[in-house]
Amino acid sequence: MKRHRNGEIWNFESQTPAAGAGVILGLDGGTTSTVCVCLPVAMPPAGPLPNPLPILSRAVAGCSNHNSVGETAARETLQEVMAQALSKACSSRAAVQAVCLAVSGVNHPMDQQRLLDWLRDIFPSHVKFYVENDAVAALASGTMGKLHGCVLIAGTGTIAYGFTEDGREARAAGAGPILGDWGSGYGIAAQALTAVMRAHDGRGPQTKLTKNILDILGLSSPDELIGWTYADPSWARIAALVPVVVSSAEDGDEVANRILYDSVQELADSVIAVVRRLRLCGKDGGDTFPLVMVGGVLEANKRWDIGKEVINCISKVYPGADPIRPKRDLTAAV
Ligand SMILES: Nc1ncnc2c1ncn2[C@@H]1O[C@H](COP(=O)(O)OP(=O)(O)OP(=O)(O)O)[C@@H](O)[C@H]1O
Repeated sequence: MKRHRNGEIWNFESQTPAAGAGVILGLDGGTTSTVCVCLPVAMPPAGPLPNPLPILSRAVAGCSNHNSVGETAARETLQEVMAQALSKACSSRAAVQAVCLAVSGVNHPMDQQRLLDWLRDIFPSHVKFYVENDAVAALASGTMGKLHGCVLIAGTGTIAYGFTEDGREARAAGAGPILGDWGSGYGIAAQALTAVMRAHDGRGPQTKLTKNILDILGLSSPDELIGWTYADPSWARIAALVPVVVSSAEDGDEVANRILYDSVQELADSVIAVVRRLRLCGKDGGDTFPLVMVGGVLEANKRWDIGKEVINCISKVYPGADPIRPKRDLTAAV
């Protein structure tokens, strides 16, 4: 059955765009994975986004953070995932009207400009492009498109990003592990590995982290961790150890608990810094604002819920924080 909707012709039974119908590509690129969805151009012209979104197709690829894998590999991933999404939607590059790229690793106007230039090279000239840090898309996913409030991402990396109603923006953290992102998955895992080495040398207290981390990596001595880390120091590989830190803490290990509590404070401090700089809580600090919480590190576990602890910390300073945990991926249903 074909119907006219906002001037577009659609085959609603197959969800396939009719020949010549325009599409939009939306990408959410992280260090672990990159998701691309293909949407019809015929979206409501204003107001909140429809939920669920009328998605035509969804494709998943690996890391697209140029800081982790280099610019060439990151672009190959972006290109591959866009091609897959278009092919699944039975569409083509010629039908693309706009591309919204929200990727981690876009930290500077230069990063943005390089990606915009690249997109202009591979798409026709009429296509509209939006390139943002993935935090901007994460905020929008919790507020159904409205850029207002603060988002905290804690995955492999971490960043806090906020917008006021009148468009001012601020960020905190997100500078990478060497520059102090201790609340990130990488930061937590690196502290745990450090604690294991300190215990092994006699520089720090014994910890259950030693056995638990060695077991999960199939190693027999902390000395072998040296070769393991040098073999491939990629951030996501190190950060993947966070669940071991959580289970060790849940098992009563003091060292693991200390690492998690310190990380909670780090994450809360990032949000507090953004909210303070933007005065999101108004002059008297009492106004409410959306606080979108995204990322694997903020997932609830049996007894340890890093996200909940972070909210508790922030609420003590800003009781107006209104936590929103969007479904991990608004587009997962397709
Ligand atoms: N249940 C859990 N509790 C705590 N941490 C977890 C849990 N499950 C996964 N993680 C951690 O979450 C991180 C991955 O999260 P996510 O997939 O949101 O990040 P990413 O997209 O790779 O990173 P980024 O957003 O920084 O680019 C890993 O560090 C992983 O160890």
